[in-house]
Amino acid sequence: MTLPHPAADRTFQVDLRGLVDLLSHHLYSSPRVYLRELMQNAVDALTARHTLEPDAPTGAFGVRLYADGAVVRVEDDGVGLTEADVHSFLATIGRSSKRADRIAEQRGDFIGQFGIGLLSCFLVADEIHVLSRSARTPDAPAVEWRGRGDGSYSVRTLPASARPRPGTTVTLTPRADAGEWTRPAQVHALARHFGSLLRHPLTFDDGTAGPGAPGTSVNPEPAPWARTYPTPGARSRALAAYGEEVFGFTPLDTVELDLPAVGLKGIACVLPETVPAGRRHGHRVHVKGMLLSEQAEEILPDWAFFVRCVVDAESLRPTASREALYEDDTLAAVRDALAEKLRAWIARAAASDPDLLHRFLQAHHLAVKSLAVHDDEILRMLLPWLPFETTDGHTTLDEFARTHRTVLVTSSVEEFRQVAAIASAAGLGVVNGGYTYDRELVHRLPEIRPEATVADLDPATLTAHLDPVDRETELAAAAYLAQARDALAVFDCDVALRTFQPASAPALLVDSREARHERTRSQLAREQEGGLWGDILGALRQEAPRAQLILNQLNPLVRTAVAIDEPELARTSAEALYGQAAMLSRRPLRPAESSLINRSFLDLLAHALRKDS
Ligand SMILES: Nc1ncnc2c1ncn2[C@@H]1O[C@H](COP(=O)(O)OP(=O)(O)OP(=O)(O)O)[C@@H](O)[C@H]1O
Repeated sequence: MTLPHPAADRTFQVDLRGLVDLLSHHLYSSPRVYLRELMQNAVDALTARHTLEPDAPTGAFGVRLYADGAVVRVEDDGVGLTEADVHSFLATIGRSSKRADRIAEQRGDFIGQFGIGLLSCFLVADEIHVLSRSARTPDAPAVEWRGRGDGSYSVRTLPASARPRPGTTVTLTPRADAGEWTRPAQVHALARHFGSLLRHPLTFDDGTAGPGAPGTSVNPEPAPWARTYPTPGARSRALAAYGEEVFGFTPLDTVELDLPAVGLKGIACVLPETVPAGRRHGHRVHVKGMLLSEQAEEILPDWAFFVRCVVDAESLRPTASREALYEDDTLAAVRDALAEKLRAWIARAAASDPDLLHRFLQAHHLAVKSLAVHDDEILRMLLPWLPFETTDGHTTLDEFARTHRTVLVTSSVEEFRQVAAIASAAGLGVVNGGYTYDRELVHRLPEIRPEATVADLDPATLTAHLDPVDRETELAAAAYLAQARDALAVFDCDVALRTFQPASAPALLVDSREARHERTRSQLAREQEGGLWGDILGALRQEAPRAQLILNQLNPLVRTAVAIDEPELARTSAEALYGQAAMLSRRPLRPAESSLINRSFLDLLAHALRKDS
């Protein structure tokens, strides 16, 4: 009997071209990231070297970029690689020295960790050439590695003289189709873009100044928040100018951000103009100086869409694409802490800079209102200063509550339009609660101004301020009112006669939203007469609040109208008064109302012309 052969263990094969294709189409946003990855490896190598030689002065080790159109070279004075390191880290995809156990505790010191960044060089070149010398084993020879896009690589050692000092030089010979990303001017621009805040010396050389030339500094100055300034004013002007340079707008104010616990520094620029709701701007996030993302949204909560930030953090963790941040506890803590800073800025403006607060609210009151609804602290600080539409015009709640002991609030814009003139003539203070958040916010005023009373404005409150007419006038108008009721019965509208100010207003249509809603139901009930649904809706109809057309006895036109003895003309005038009052409310008219307005206008015109002829 023959035993089956045991299954042989095999090793996965990697199709490097397929992998690079995957990275370029799905991980990286543009081939330009190759330079960021190389700079980042160089920076990580410098970090490791400083750990190895803690006494070396800052700035002792640097990074030099070179691009002359034929090659792109990134040279660093970092920790370097031994031959074993080269096999282990450069030639093994997915393996990173920055994740090895012995330095696990230092993981946070490095930007890279996945062991794939180097592959991004294949986006612009077919071969990566690395020449390195380890600072850990100074006697080791220099080592040369050539990695090719087809997945093959070669390693050889060279005499120490090939690279007299520790460090690593990566050289790429760009493919013809990658010229856009590798020409000298572009490399210089990308170096500034990604590396302007790096803390190690970084230079660029395009080869024109000849061999050995020192190159131009890419980051000659520390980050603007890390510099010293003669006065606080000079500091804030410099930070604002930096914000303007980065974002292209003059910030309304610049908020300095500093969270020592996570090694984060930066600025938040307050946008000078309203941001359309729903539009979210990203923030610029640097990690250890290296620009990671220009569109990071995760570092601030949604409500903070009135600022754009530039931050540089020590301990945020980039994802493999580097263009986003890991949603971890540190990020959550950073988000909370930054939100706190913005709250503190708002509080300071509210307490001590009324002009700034005013300009801020002018641009962002909608954002602040949406924020105040869910945030008690913002509510407490800012509610008194927020602008509302009121019967005294556009004013702050604080101001309004000072002149009106009871603040009345409508539940719709139309209601406000209907009653504003009459309510203010009657001395009532009404706020338009029809806009998003407004009614809810006004109702919370007593939480911070306990002496203020807030109530919903219902039609009854207003009608209570309309004075009844005397019996005699009522009687004299009875016939007219009956005709008017009859004419307007189709709209479920009652008609009454009162006196109220202003005398110029002939009529008021009290027609709350609920009343209209009820009427739609009762109309439905009429249409569905007989069925169960009809019965239910019919029962509801019993309690349906009716609209009320209140004629103003003080108005000269109304006085003439109630004395009309021609029945047709009386009906038409009632319809015209209803139509005018409905139009004044600026609510959308129903088709029946539009045709009523049309008809009554033509009837009145015909009547006037007849009279004249
Ligand atoms: N300039 C350099 N100096 C020293 N070692 C380097 C350098 N560049 C690359 N290496 C070594 O090669 C390894 C792989 O680099 P690679 O950029 O692919 O990944 P990584 O930086 O570890 O992680 P990530 O994929 O997150 O960038 C690194 O972990 C490091 O050990």
